[in-house]
Amino acid sequence: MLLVLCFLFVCLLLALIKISNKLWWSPTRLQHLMRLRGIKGPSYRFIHGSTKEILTMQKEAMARPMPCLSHDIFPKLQPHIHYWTNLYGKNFLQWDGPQAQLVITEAELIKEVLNDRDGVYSKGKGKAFFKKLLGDGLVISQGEKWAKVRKLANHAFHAESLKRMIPAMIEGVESMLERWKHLEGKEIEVYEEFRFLMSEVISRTAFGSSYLEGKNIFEMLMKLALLASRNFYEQTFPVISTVFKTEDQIESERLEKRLRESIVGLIKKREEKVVISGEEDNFGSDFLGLLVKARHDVNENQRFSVDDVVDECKTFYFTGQETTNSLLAWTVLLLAIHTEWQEEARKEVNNLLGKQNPKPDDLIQLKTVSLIINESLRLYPPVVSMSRKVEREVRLGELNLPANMSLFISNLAVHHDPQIWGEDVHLFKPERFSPGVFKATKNNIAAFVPFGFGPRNCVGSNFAIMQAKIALAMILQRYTVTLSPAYVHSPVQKNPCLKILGDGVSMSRVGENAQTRYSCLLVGSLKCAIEIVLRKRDLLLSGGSSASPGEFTR
Ligand code: HEM
Repeated sequence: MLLVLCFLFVCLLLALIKISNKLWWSPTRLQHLMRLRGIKGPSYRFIHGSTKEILTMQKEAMARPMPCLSHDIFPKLQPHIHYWTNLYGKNFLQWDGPQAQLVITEAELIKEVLNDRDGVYSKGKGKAFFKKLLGDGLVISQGEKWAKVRKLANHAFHAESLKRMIPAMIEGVESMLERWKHLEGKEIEVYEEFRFLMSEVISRTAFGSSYLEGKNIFEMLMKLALLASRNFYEQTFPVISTVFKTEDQIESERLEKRLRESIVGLIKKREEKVVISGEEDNFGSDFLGLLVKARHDVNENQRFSVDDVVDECKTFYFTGQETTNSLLAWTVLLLAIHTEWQEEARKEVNNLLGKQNPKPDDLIQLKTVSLIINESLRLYPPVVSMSRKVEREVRLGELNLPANMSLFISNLAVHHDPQIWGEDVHLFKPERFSPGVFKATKNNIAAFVPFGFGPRNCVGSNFAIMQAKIALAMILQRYTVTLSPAYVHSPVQKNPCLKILGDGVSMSRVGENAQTRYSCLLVGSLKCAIEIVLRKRDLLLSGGSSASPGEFTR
């Protein structure tokens, strides 16, 4: 009996030592070491690290009204980074619970990290909720699995494949504009309109199915995204969280299961079609077709499992939609504010296209529209941060980093850095991207990284830009965009997609996927042009974030 008691006592003691080491000794030792190496930051707090301070600062920043229509959104969206970089320098150490996290806002170091090809900086494991959202898909996967999926994605988004997607993109915009005709004089939510548009376009281009078929999948993904966003800073303890599940955990597991069933249904349909038609190997030329084909690859190493296909479907639905509608929504808002640029863009579109829809070769000639899109991506990047994990001890610039440290890259900070862009950094000036004027990225390519950089850059960037150009051109041909007097400018980083990309999503963690939200009002028709008035709404940024329509008030 005594022996058993002694044994239990020793076990308890060992467990206590392990826990205090993880939650106290290790973080404080590391903090001391990093300070000796010149990396400062907020002091570690037991269990919570910096998360409480971050949440408090975010809450306060949200409650503070923004100067009227100001594009200075960095202090609003990442107030802790804004504050701590001023206090501790461009790179500093913060704590994600007991996990040390180096925040990097220096373009030179960002380039070095994102350009890694030796596996020193990995995507890390990703938070449990994000795993549910994206599985082990392209955004999160590593090593051979990533290489296999990336090869397929590169093929799917190759220039020639993209050209084939243009009719579906145009069709999507046409049906949106058709809907707008009936909304004349009524208020519409622009963000919702673009979300609907992207759902439809991705369904058609990547999955060949109609929006209605994919609607269920989108809705479930959005609900999961919201749960991920809500729980982003929650600390979980593996054993405890498998026994005691929160309501959000239970709900996210249920959603994950239903999502899988829906996507497996789509896969089965394709496979059955091939059996019925007898056309061996012809699973379709869209992204889903390529994935299902990869499920039957003769080379075992290249073969996809059902779960691989499910994860990639979720990844592309999610990463493609939230980000591109965020880009479209912010760009339309910027055009509504800066009407001189709206006129310039319209002139270019009308000169080039007249009343015709854009053709593949037209898109490259939309130079003013390109400048506007770039400036929109700089000021309101749909993904505001990215994350990595240090796999082994490494020297980054002048800094020596230990293994297992996580890295938080704020591209938002770089895009709003006056040392890079000049004192007019917060002004909307698309001309800064004109060839000859554009100096920022000549000094450092990582000064402008809305789509990331290096081997893990955005595989869908050309898709997004193409879709944005088509939608903007077709809107400008028909409508004048003006800002509603009721509009309230309040960008919010709410969407976990951004944490996912941004953090591992991008949706690496595009965290709360910062999405833009506002509504717009179609008021009256001016011959062929209808005035669109953007009405009051909170404008959500995605840096990975999104909000529910319930958050909008009139
Ligand atoms: C304006 C639109 C978009 C923006 C701003 C954006 C941004 C980003 C960023 C910053 C990354 C890098 C994340 C990191 O390094 O951790 C990324 C990766 C990724 N994006 Fe996008 N994205 C956009 C559109 C799209 C679209 C349309 C798709 C697909 C249909 C897509 C699919 C992906 C995927 C799969 C990755 C992960 C690539 C990898 O790790 O190999 N994105 N995106």
